[in-house]
Amino acid sequence: MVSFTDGAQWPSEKPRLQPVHLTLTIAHDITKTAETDDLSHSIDYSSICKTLVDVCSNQNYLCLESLRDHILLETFHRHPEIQDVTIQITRSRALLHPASTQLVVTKTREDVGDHEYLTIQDLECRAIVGINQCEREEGQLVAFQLTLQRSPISTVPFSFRSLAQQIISSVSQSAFLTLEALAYSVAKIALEFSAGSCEHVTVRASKPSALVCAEAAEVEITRSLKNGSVVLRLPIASGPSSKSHLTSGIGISGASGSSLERTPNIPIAKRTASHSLSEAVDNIMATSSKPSLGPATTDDPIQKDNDALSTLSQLASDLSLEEPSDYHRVALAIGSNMGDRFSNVELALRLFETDGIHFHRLAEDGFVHVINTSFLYETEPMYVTKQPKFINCACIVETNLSALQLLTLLKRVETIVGRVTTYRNGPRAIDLDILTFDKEVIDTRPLGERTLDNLEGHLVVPHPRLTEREFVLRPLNDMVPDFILPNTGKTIRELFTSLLSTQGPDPQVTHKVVPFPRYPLTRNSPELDSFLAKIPQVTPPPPTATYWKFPLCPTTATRSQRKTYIMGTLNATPDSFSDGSVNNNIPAALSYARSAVAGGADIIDIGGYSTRPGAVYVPPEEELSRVVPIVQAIRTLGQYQVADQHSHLDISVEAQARRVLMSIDTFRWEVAEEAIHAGANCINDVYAFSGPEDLRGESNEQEDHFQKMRQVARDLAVPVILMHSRGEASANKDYSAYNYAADVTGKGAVVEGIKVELGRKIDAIVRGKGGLRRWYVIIDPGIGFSKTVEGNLEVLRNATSITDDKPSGSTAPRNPLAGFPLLIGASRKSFLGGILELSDPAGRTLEGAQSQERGVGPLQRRWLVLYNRTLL
Ligand SMILES: Nc1ncnc2c1ncn2[C@@H]1O[C@H](COP(=O)(O)OP(=O)(O)OP(=O)(O)O)[C@@H](O)[C@H]1O
Ligand SMILES: Nc1nc2c(c(=O)[nH]1)N=C(CO)CN2
Repeated sequence: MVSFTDGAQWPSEKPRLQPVHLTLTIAHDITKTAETDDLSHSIDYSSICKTLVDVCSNQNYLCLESLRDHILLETFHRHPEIQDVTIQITRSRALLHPASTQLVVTKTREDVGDHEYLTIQDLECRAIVGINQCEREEGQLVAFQLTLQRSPISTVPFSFRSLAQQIISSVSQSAFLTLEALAYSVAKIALEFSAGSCEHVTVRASKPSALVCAEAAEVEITRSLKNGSVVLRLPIASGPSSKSHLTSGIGISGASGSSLERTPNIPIAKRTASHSLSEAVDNIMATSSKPSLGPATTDDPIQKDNDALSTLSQLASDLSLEEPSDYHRVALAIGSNMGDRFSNVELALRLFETDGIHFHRLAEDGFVHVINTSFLYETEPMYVTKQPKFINCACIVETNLSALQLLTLLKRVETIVGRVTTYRNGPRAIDLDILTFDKEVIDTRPLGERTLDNLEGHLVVPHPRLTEREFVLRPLNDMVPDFILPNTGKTIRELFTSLLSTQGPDPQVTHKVVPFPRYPLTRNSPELDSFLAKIPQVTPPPPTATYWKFPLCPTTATRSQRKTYIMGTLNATPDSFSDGSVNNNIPAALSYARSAVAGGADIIDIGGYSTRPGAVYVPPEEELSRVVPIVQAIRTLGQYQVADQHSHLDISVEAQARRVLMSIDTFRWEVAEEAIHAGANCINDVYAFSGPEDLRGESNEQEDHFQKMRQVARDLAVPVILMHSRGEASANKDYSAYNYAADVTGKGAVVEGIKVELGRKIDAIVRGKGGLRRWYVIIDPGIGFSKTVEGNLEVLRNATSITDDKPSGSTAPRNPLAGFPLLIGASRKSFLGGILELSDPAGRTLEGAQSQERGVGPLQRRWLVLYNRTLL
């Protein structure tokens, strides 16, 4: 016990006795004693012990430094045999928060000793550190061990207490994502605190609660005032206590006093300076017209840093990068809550997909290809809640741009689309964020300055707020649920599920949405038009007419939240099965349109080529001449009529009919294109872009047809209804062999068959370069097509499962139709005629079948149900 006058755990004026642990290590040649077994040649440790006890008990000490000096003085004075000694003085219970403070010095009789080590052990406090949601929300205990190297040895008391207080105050306000950054910031504080006397500090930071199967996650860094070299050591300690291992590495066990040098130093990153994004971009522009790819052969310090940091993260998270390739896979988040949100999203995608002018000076042969898209969501604003709702989605792109080049491109695109600076998290025409970049971890912020408030002008990947944002995780989960997010070890699905589980029971705030464009085209704003005229490769996206909203959880949504959109069918054919030859002239079609909207139709489907079994071939010109005039007539309905108060027409119905959505029921791209330019807003294709049978023999022809259909839909930015059928729709045959997993009763095979067969087509349509945005696809199981009566009923009874996601935890492959809105077209079809024993199609309604309880289950619990109902 030693009496100190600088207080114990609490500061005090009065001297207080407190426990001190002393270790003396004496370098001495023991050969003679060993050979002769004569103590006179060696050191009598009992007498040294007595010296130490005397020193400790004889007087009060101001601080560790004065105790050190007395011990050295008395040891050399009373024991002339000692030439070289290392003293370790540990004051346990010295301060309120750390377990102990410690001073270690090595001195010979002659010299004064050139440096000493000052250590604070097990300084504990709470902090937000880590990337998991609960770590960010709840914070956790973190522990530090700091060892400062003071040179030369000083008699000035080192204020361990003030340094500990500064660290606690800073750490408790920090919110780093990584332990590395936290340790680095603590090192900085310590060096600044002791400026002038200490040149090096080693900080070991640990999260004792972070891992289940290990005592702690730890990193250790050594930092000096001259450079910021970072040393990573045992990034994640598993198995036996890492603490004791590390402590023995640092504690004094030898006489040289250089034990710190013995810690394994693995230089990971050398930071020469911090760089802002603009510097980095200038750098790229000034030095390279080619993207920097592959390993760090470049002299670009940012690139080196990034490479080094990603190496760091690789070690820490045990993730290995895939084989190097000449392009990157990147997930991007897109959001918009100002102007025409849908058109903004589409324009942004088109701009960064277009090689050419805006790549100028960024990368000569740069490309960005969108290869997958999520669904589209309308979301409540997060952070700043008083602003318009957002439209959010995500996409996967392939690019040969580097991450910083891509960020620069995204910023340019944001400007072109019309983003202007508002306040933080405020409204914006477009927001484009890089979510992930291959499996890399990138952070261009200087170590020690890696807070969430310090993003401007930097790049942080994975996006630092990714895991807290439902509006980002949900769309990512649409595309890559099994991707393991770097640094977390968790899949997107797991992160998403865990975020949802912390958010309380209000799934109704977000909706899946399907936008419908407005045709015929009108002009954009003059500014946008004149800008886009300079980029001839970019076709401006159409303005939005309206959008449909679907609850995310149809099984829990209330009836009012679960709006069913109604489709009326208008067959402009002489031979359609339900209304052929009734509506194939303009006056009849207009009168149908009026009555359909008055009866609640949300969309009218117009077809000029019957899919009736045995229907005759219709040439394209004939099909065009049947549908286009009708589309035009509906779009201009009442436009040139003078409102006549004596007219029997209800003007509002007239105006409604003029604005009603129209889908064009065709498998031909020429017909789709012309009908849409005339005013239709949607394509309804019973062949799902694979064309009728006569195309199927020629594989090139079928491929060309597919490409053309997809391109027209994509360029015109229209929703498409894609139906399941087999073979020639008009032959409507092949009921055979749905050889898919059925249950023991033989049921389920038809639904499974639809998933597989239509799923294959949808995948080809949505994925890959040139793919249609996922949010434009509505799927139709094709009731009455290639299915038996029992098969049709099975589809109706199990319609929900057609678009179900696989249950979480299941290892089955994902349903390729998961999450798509669903169209059910059952009315007037012959299988209903069979059930209802009605030969007149007009009486064959789904409601009729349901009311007769003929095995048609209730259809309310859907993402979407569209009754293909004739409303007349
Ligand atoms: N992964 C990233 N993707 C996009 N920007 C990033 C990323 N990491 C850092 N940044 C930086 O963030 C800064 C702010 O970006 P932006 O203006 O898009 O912020 P915000 O929209 O207010 O918030 P957020 O990006 O979190 O949605 C940019 O200057 C950019 O340099
Ligand atoms: N729902 C939603 N909220 C936000 C969004 C966003 O895209 N969607 N973007 C923000 C800033 O980037 C702030 N808040």
